[in-house]
Amino acid sequence: MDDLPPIRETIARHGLSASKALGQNFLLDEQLLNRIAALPGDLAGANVLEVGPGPGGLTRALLRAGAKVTAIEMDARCLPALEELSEAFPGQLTVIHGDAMKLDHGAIMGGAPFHVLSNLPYNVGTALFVKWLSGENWPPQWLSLTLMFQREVAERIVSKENTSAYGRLAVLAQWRSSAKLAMKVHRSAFTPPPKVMSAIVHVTPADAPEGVPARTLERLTEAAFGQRRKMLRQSLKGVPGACEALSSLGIDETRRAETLSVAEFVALARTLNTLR
Ligand SMILES: C[S@@+](CC[C@H](N)C(=O)[O-])C[C@H]1O[C@@H](n2cnc3c(N)ncnc32)[C@H](O)[C@@H]1O
Repeated sequence: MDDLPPIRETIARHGLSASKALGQNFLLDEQLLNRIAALPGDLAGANVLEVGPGPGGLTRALLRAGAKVTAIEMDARCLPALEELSEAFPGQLTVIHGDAMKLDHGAIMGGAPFHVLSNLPYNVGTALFVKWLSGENWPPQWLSLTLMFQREVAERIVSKENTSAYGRLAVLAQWRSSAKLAMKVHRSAFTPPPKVMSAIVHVTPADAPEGVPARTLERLTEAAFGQRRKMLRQSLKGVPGACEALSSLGIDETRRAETLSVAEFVALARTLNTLR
């Protein structure tokens, strides 16, 4: 076993006061961090991409679980603390100093399959989530996503139709993946505590439905939920063939986007594709 000091001590020794601008709220409870690192299953020998390791609380839990971790961190102040972790777990940790939004994650992971774990600021987390779930290549190179969000966003991701939380994020996360709320995390678990509660979402890829280009589905959900209070015949006006597709599927065009199940969105995208 390593003889690392508690993460709180590492933070104090490196003077890592949390930066508001970088959305930093650190997790210090090592038991909680071990539970988070266990969410994807056995990580011994597995490749893990961690985005935003900060002082390395989750990173050390992943390393202790035997993972081979590549960590992307934007804040240069955190690099010496991460370097110590690299020394404590020789050959297991690669640290990249940079903005995760601007990097090609597949290339960084050398084309090999990998799990993603991350506790990111809200805006960056959602943007990366959408990026990981988009695109025509499926199954993706990632094996699972284990991501911390503010609780309300996590609920949106796993929501079902006919609820106010249901929208683009739900359809994107569920049409060719399985998304579940894996753990609720109280705001007091963070230092400093954020204003809102958090939750961790765990996503694994599923089979992509046949004959449905991702771009068509993304375009449909953008249009439908862009005007979610409007009837589909109005909100989908700008999508050529959408009204025809609705009628050929027997979907009432006076319904609103939030009443359409993920399966209905998939059917709509498939029909639209065959009409072209
Ligand atoms: C909420 S803190 C979490 C830190 C640590 N993982 C933990 O759980 O205690 C988010 C971390 O993400 C980093 N970060 C923010 N935006 C980033 C980006 N675009 N690319 C890489 N890291 C980023 C911040 O510097 C910070 O260290």
